[in-house]
Amino acid sequence: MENDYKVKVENVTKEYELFKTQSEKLRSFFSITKKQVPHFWSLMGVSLTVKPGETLGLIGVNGSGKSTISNIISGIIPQTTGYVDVRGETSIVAIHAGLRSSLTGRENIRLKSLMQGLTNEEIDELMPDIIAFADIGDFVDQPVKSYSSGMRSRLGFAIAVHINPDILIIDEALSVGDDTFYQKCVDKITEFKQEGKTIIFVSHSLKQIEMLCDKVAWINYGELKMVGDTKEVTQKYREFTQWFKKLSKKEKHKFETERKSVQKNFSIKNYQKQITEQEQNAHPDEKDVPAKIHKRFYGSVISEKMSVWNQLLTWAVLIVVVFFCLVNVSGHSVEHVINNPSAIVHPSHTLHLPGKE
Ligand SMILES: Nc1ncnc2c1ncn2[C@@H]1O[C@H](COP(=O)(O)OP(=O)(O)OP(=O)(O)O)[C@@H](O)[C@H]1O
Repeated sequence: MENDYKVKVENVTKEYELFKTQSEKLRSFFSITKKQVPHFWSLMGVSLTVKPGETLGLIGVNGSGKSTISNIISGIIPQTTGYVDVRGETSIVAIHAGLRSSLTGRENIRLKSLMQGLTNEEIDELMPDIIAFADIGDFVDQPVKSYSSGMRSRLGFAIAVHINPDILIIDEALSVGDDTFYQKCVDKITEFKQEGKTIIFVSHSLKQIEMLCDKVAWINYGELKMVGDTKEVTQKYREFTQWFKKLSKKEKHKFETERKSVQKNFSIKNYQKQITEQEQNAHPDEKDVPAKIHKRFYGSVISEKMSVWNQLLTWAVLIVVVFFCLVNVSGHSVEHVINNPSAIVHPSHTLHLPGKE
């Protein structure tokens, strides 16, 4: 059934603006003119479906967009355009995500569990199991910033599996643990699979992917290259990496430069046109599947491209605030300043400076 899914990602794109400094970012925020900021498309229209109880593997070379898509599905970052439907609670285990460095392991357990909707009583009950699974000894009461990457991964994994999510997303988190912990994680993932949970598993280890995944998606430089049977996709991916390894340094450089240029020059307008054409040419049976591009603007706009209207509104609010500040300093009434604008620079009171009497 087309509607029987846990995760649906349709035509998803993600654009990053590559600001060099914080001030450049701030200037762009207030700029009304559309000054060209260097940008990069991490995802150029990816569509995926994960069915209930399925384990989907995500593979691809470094920087191809696997973490970007995992973070979008788990709600850590928003997509730039596209449709994402996630049916259930997600929990992500990633090496560099999800734990607060300044908090201790124990505090992180409480915080993440509360964020996932557990009550304090439920957390108290789960705490010993999570600590036992993480097996990080006295470090559980130390700030996470003092942890090794393996310890972070242990704690992250222990929290994620114990809060019982509907959808578990594991982004490369098994690669930094030792063998004992790795086996413990594999056992837990297998248990999750048997319980019919949905899993998204990101890894560079094709052995792990082949062992755990029912289906694999190969993300290639921001695009979905192939999705389907685990053996088939991993085989094609192996052939690609072997082919790539055989290239000379010059050929590799040329290949990567061309790929980067595609990701830099991707145009959402052209993509939309392409999708519309595909929709129009689709077989009548497939036409009920919407392939729209939904443009969204988000609360945290500082890192996202603002619409001109948003920017005009920001400027309007700023002007009103400055006006009221000046009126306040001038000591006149608002009505008086509106009727006599020049009064704003002529305070109603005299300043008495020391020594000037
Ligand atoms: N916050 C960001 N700002 C700018 N570019 C970013 C940001 N996050 C990711 N990128 C870029 O997006 C691209 C995809 O990154 P992503 O981490 O999703 O790749 P990946 O496939 O998970 O890579 P890896 O296998 O190395 O973990 C990369 O080129 C990366 O540099």
